[in-house]
Amino acid sequence: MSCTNPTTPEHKETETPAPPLDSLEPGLEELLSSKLLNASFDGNSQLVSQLLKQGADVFCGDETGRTPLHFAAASGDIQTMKLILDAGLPWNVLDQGSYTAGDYALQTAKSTSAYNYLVDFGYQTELVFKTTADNTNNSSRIPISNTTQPLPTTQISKPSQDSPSNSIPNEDYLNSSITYQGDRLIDSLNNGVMMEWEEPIMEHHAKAISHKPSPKVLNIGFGMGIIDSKLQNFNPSLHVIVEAHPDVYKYMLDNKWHQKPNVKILFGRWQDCIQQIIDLGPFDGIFFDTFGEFYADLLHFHKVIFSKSYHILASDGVYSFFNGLGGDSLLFHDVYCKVAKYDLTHLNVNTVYAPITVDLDSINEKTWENIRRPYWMLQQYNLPICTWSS
Ligand SMILES: C[S@@+](CC[C@H](N)C(=O)[O-])C[C@H]1O[C@@H](n2cnc3c(N)ncnc32)[C@H](O)[C@@H]1O
Repeated sequence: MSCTNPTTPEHKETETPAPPLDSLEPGLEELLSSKLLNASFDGNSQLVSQLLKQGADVFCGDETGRTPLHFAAASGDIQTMKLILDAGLPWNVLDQGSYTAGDYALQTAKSTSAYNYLVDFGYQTELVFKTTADNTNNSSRIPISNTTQPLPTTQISKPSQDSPSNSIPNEDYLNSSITYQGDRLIDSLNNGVMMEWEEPIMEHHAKAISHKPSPKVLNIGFGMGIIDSKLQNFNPSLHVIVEAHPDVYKYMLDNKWHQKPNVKILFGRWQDCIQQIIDLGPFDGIFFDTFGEFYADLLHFHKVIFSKSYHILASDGVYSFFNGLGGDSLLFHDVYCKVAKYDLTHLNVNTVYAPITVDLDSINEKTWENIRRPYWMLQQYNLPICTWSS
């Protein structure tokens, strides 16, 4: 079988179709690369193994940035994928259309097992990576909030928009101006801080944490106040809102949130309000949805609220967080859902992801008009429901 173009995943469009591989420049290295890409697309693990031994560069790619892993995933052959991954090509490599190998496994090979293999490989790799980072005292730089997605460890074809240098450090965001514009709250760089399409998701989150009558609830991050309005419908006996941005705080006061029943606003970063949170707790329900923070911050928050000595979440309490982890790539999202669950398990927390179907019409092109980049493109939202393990 000759290596023409594997079908591009259908849900995105590539601007230029990939040129055929035989247009590569002649020369030994190019020849080996071309053979490797072809053998990968054929799912010919024997030949792939041979070529790698002969010195074929596993980091090679075609003109559209498709690597041997993309081609192997398009073949659906797990053994071929394994050889390529073991040779050092990262699981999260993107082509120029920002497709992962997972996209090719699902859309071209239509192979769930090949896709799941990638998810498991990515998960194992991230755990090792995290352990190494923890041991060397580096905090994890996986972004968690709306503008961002997981950080690819290697980028072959184009620079990632998600590299830490392009992500928003929380402090910079908190010092910049934001604007309420109808159905959206945007920052000074036109990132969507919060958008109305999330309303149904927020409704589910509010319901999940308001699991008993007149609950005591804590919400971190007010944004457009969507979840807080939903929480008010459950007649909370105490409704604490932590918000750090001065413009959002002003908006809250302008809209008389401080006068709503049983609402208490803590103005400041949640990191600086921990003692007040402890004093007001324990809470029956807690929700977390900030902006410009990283997975390390989310994990920090989890360590605080699930600390037995702080007793912030009641023993029968329910915690949830906005699960935007890798929200524009199914593979990244699935891997980071597993990583988050793993970390929560180690804090003695049981996590279930409730699947919520996102109305794709609500996240069409128009939704993202004038927004720097879409931060959610998936049909299934995995709503975390976290409770203490017995
Ligand atoms: C995505 S919005 C929250 C949207 C909200 N869930 C809603 O339903 O409208 C994130 C909010 O978190 C706030 N925020 C960001 N960093 C914070 C921090 N460290 N502590 C408290 N609030 C923070 C932002 O200013 C913003 O208002």
